[in-house]
Amino acid sequence: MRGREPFCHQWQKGSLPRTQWAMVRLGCPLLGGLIAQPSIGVVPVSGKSVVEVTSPARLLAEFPAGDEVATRVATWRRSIEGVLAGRDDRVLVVAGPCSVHDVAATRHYANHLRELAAELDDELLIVMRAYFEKPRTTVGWTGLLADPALDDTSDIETGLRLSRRLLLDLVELDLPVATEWVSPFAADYLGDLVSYGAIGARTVESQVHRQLASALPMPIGMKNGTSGSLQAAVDAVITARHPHRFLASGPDGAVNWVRSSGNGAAHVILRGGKSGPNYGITSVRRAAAMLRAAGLPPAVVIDASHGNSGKDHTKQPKVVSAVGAQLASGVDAIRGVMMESFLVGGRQDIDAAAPVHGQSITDACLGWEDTATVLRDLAASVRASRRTCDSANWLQLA
Ligand SMILES: O=C[C@H](O)[C@H](O)COP(=O)(O)O
Ligand SMILES: C=C(OP(=O)(O)O)C(=O)O
Repeated sequence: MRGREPFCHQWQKGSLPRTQWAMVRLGCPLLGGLIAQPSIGVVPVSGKSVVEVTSPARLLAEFPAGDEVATRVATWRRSIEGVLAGRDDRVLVVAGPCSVHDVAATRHYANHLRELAAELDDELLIVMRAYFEKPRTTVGWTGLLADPALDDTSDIETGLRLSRRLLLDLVELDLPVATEWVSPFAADYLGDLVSYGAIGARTVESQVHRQLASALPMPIGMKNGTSGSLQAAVDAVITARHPHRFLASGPDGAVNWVRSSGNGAAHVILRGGKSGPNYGITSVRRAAAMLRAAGLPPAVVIDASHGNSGKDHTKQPKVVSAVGAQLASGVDAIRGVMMESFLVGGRQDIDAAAPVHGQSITDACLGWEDTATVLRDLAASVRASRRTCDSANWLQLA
């Protein structure tokens, strides 16, 4: 990564407080052991620098959401809830780049998606994936919000403004937006413009994220864990649907004691994992049975990327087509699909010498043409599922 300082460096005498230096030198088994990591050099036990950030209230005043925007977002949230609950027989589609790193390319993609969303509106409720924060397995670029210049300069003031401005543009373009909530503070800056949220596979067991979801005003999908554990997602849905009391920041940035009402539209997202994919009929039936046993609606969204495609973007069409086949055969538990898709298929490195416009710098994405084909085929499966449902009703009446 350009301009990145080495994460670990060898401490020199004089660069540590005197007591810590003495412990390193003497090999103190407790603190010295924590400080000294022979294979990667010596790192401090802890430490931080603090920079005050603009408050959510100030950012919202700078980029206000007018009544028209607020009404659109509220309507989309209700529509998504309707699809998840089965009141609307369309299928939810969350599609877009793995991460937003280039605002112009993201707008370009959004224009294409908007047209396709209008074309397939009878069958699919298409929501654009606009992820400003990236959870990492270990370390790596953490997204536009935290590091908009992609070079570890971490200009969060710019990141916040670019993220909010882009969200407003997408809503004004008439596209509902989905995002993953990674930092529990980000929702205060952006939440009013987001129609669908996800809690990722790496944070789904976190109490903080489950409580956050219980207070968020949009439907929240809980991913199964990276190991493939479905129980983690089911537990997260139970937790998020429940009211909680917890510490959280408020619009002015102060810490508040919050009482949440519970998120009645929390649901499970099957994303596969180390134990393999989980988009097939057996996995979907198993998930539906687990949800029923827990007293929850047997409804799931399937992520075609991540563990369900082994992060190989060329496998996403196969996953969506398998979902389409299940829908056409009358499987009722699948209410939505997620795809990682951008203008150009595949991925590139964050510091590519000749960056490709519209290609992901995080996970590989399906290119635009393939995305459009996959979604038109999915819409055809939704039409087929309606015919299956009609014939079943006739048979019952006969
Ligand atoms: O969707 C994105 C990635 O899968 C997620 O951020 C984890 O990425 P990493 O394993 O490369 O850190
Ligand atoms: C990180 C993501 O997914 P998961 O949590 O399933 O790995 C993502 O969708 O960007």
